Amino acid sequence: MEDHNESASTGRRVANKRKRETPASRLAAKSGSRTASPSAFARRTPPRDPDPTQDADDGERSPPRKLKRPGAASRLVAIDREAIERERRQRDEQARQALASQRQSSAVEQVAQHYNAVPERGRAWRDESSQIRGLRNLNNWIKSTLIQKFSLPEVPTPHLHVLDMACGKGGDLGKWEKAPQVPSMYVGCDIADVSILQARDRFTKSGAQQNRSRFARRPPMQVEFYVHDTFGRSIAELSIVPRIGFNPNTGPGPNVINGAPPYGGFDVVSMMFALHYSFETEELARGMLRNVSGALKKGGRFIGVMPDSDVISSKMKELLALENAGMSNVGGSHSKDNGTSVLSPGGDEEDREWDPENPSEPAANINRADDEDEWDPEKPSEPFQNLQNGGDSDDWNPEQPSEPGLIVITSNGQPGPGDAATGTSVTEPTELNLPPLSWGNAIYNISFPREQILTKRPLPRDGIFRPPFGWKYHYTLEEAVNAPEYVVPWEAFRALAEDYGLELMYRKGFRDVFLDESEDRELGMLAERMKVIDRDRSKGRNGLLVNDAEMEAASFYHAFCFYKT
Ligand SMILES: C[S@@+](CC[C@H](N)C(=O)[O-])C[C@H]1O[C@@H](n2cnc3c(N)ncnc32)[C@H](O)[C@@H]1O
Repeated sequence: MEDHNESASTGRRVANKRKRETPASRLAAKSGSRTASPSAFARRTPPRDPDPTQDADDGERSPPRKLKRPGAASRLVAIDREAIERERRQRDEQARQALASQRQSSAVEQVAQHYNAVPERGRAWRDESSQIRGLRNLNNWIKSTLIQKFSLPEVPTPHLHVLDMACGKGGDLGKWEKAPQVPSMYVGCDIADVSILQARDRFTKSGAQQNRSRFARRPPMQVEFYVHDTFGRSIAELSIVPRIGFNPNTGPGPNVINGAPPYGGFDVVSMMFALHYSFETEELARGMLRNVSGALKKGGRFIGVMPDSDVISSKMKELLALENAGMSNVGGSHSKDNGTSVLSPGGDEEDREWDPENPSEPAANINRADDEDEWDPEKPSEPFQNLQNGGDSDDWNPEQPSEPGLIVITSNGQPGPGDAATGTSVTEPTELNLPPLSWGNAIYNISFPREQILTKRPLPRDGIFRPPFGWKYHYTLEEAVNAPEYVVPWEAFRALAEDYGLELMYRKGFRDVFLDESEDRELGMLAERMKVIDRDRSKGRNGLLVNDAEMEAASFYHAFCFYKT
């Protein structure tokens, strides 16, 4: 931005110079008059570029140059200089863009590498040896529930087309084979190439395919897999997509149709446990939505599960408030032995016995009222500028450590009110020195760096993530995930999705999905088959086979369904 302004003013300087150079001004320059234009003219002359071979000190020691009356030669020098400056700015801009895309692609690669490295251990291991099998079963049942509830089109179609935009190792293939209408075409994409190979392998060997006799009366499901970055690149690049139908012009903008593909299109787009990777930047989030919306038929459904920003906001507010009240979580710890421990400021462990009979337990009543997100999806900001400048009013100003609630330390490292009396600036924000803000239990952990490295923003005390992109945290889940993720501020996401013709039909936290949907006869029986609930409901807590630590980890997520208008 600064460069740009500088550029504009440099241009103006040269133009003014030409216009004002009159005989009178030349005369005045000769006479050395202070009021006439020449001295003003001299002031307008751009400062000389420092000699790169001299350091600043040398420059200061040199005697000041005598200003000469500018002639044609110096005008040419000024023009040359402007051209050089323009080139320099172009080079800087190219370097900035290269750095930005490098950073973006390295983050994408990091995610791909992580998932590539997660071993495919097979069903037997998952059923018998996994430490989080209750959670795995619950997650799988919730994904099946979305497929069962939302994949059947309102207008019957002989050929159901499904696009999975982050299919991983193909864990949902079996769920689609049991959908109310088996897709005639399932297209699975993922950025992780090893995962795609494993998915292909899984499908080839799958019981679903081998035992097709079980589904003998059902038409076979055709499956295609692609290694593809479905946030950073258009899915129109995949050979199958234009054949099924795609609208590349969906989304906001003056000349843009907010519509479905001109022909065909997908009936369902699925994105399970993956959308949060797209909220690294606005560009990626919009790229993801362009793909979702461009692929969907009118009336098509966009289903998925992802971390719930309301859970993150309320936990962050709670922890920062406690910290502010003097209960620093420096030295906090959480036990790996106790399945229900929560890392809290001061290292206190809260026991969270979740009672399926009592959904009004505090953590179940997630505050969903943080709708004050002022980010406007109508005004797409320039990629990266938005992030790097941190929006406008949200910018953390290192010159103002007196922001309400910010802890300060004195120069001797002791907590104190600052040194206004002496007028010396000895205060520093200690927030940056604190360990990451984290919570979790024996099986999962969420950890927010104090200062968001990329965006230079402090963690929001009001729990509102604004602007909504680039809020990075580290997520670990025993046996499964250990990777950076990004907050998806719900209201901003919903507003952005609307811009792409996607209207919300369903949104529920995982606890509530379980409580509400397991009441349904079919889905309740499915929960039994998928070992979420024991057939014998008198066992344990109403037969629930998900322990407290697992239920707490699951509550970090919510499920959604949008339909394409
Ligand atoms: C937690 S896994 C979920 C996999 C699968 N949907 C499931 O539910 O088992 C997240 C997946 O998102 C994929 N992913 C992340 N960023 C992606 C991108 N830009 N394009 C495509 N896939 C991506 C990862 O490679 C990974 O397989």
